[in-house]
Amino acid sequence: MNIIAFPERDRWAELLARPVLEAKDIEGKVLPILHQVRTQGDAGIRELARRFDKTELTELAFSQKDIDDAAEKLDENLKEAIGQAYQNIYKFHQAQLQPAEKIETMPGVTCWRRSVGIEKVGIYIPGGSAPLFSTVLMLGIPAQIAGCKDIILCTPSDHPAILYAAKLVGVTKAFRIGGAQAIAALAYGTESVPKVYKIFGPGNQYVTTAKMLVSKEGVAIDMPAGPSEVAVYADDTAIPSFVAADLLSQAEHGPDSQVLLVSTSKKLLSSVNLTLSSQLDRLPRRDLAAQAIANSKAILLDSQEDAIDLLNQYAAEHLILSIANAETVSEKIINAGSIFLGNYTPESCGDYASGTNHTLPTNGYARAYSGVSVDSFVKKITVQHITETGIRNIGPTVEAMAEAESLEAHKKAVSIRLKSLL
Ligand SMILES: NC(=O)c1ccc[n+]([C@@H]2O[C@H](COP(=O)([O-])OP(=O)(O)OC[C@H]3O[C@@H](n4cnc5c(N)ncnc54)[C@H](O)[C@@H]3O)[C@@H](O)[C@H]2O)c1
Ligand SMILES: N[C@H](CO)Cc1c[nH]c[nH+]1
Ligand SMILES: [Zn+2]
Repeated sequence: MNIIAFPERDRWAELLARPVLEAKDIEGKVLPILHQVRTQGDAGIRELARRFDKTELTELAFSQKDIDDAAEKLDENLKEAIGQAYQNIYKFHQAQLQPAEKIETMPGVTCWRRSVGIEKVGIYIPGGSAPLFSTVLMLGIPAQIAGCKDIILCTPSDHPAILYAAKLVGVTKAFRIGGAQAIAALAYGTESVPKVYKIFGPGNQYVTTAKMLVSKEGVAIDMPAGPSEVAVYADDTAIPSFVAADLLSQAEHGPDSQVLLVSTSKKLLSSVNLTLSSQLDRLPRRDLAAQAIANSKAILLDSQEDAIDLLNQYAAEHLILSIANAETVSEKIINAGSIFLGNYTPESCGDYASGTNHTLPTNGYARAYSGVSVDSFVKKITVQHITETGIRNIGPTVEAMAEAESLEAHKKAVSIRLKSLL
């Protein structure tokens, strides 16, 4: 990795820019795909699958038999691992459910919020360069806990682990559709694919751009979750071979992934660089990881304060703190999707099985967005009940405010009740 030593603060923004593979007119490429699905439905999807996935789709939907037979195609060890991941993710997400608490704001005036699962949700499972069946758990489990009625899955992959996980999380219908055309199908609906109210899931630039575009047309989306990224902040207590392994774990997602290494120790950066090249050479996805590494940077800084400022400016999807006092330092991080503390907490554990969600905001969106959680799959409906005592208590306040806003009918809706109680 290219080591950049002590960059001036005014260079940070340029240094931290994410790589963009096909920035040139990505919207111009995605818009016709959305239009084709909207106007041609299933036939449009079939033509796009031929063009972009080199696949002839007779049936768009996986059959119940495809789903039921998936278990037989997986070895026991993998099914056990998926079962363990399911339990951990379920446990962590179930704890996010908050019971509705009734709050009496003044005597006789009670307000509360009720969580209701979004009825129809779409989950996109990436499958272009790797069948990410772990994403089925990350999206399906919170949807299941939230009580979503229809969970519609789209993926370009027919890997049995995707279908096996789909059954575990209670997916209602699964379709072999990938890319922007899958997002369009979920947003507009087709003869086969039901239209949903909210679309979830990570994906490549076509998928992420499609989500952003359909979100302007009345369908909600979780967040922009694009190419995976990790930042590692390491000091001399870190183990260079572990740090290199963590950087490569996200680099292997694809050439548009970015990994960033930050340290105040030149010795650490050089040691990581040494072990990185030898680990890289042994990876099956060497070419993909090598391209991501070429886009990535190792930054040498003067102080911990600079490191924290730079990491907060970068707002990494994943941030690994391989430093002394990692938990204390983590409290100063205000922008990150998910934080991993210490030498024995690789990001891979969060990607698969520790319990946290791996669908996280990339590209700096961690400044304003959180990762997926049960909350993402529910709406909160507020409810209130005012008694006769309550209206006597709150009525004059509302009358005064309505009158000051010149909204006589608002005032009257209260006055009429107050008079009835005289
Ligand atoms: N942020 C997160 O939480 C998170 C989680 C998991 C994965 N990811 C990211 O998801 C991404 C997965 O990408 P992927 O490509 O492997 O799978 P993908 O399923 O997102 O995309 C594959 C689809 O892209 C479409 N496509 C390919 N080339 C095209 C072209 N030239 N024009 C239009 N459409 C085209 C095809 O229809 C194909 O089915 C990776 O970048 C990975 O880093 C992110
Ligand atoms: N690192 C990805 C999230 O950015 C998630 C993932 C799935 N499989 C492996 N990794
Ligand atoms: Zn990953």
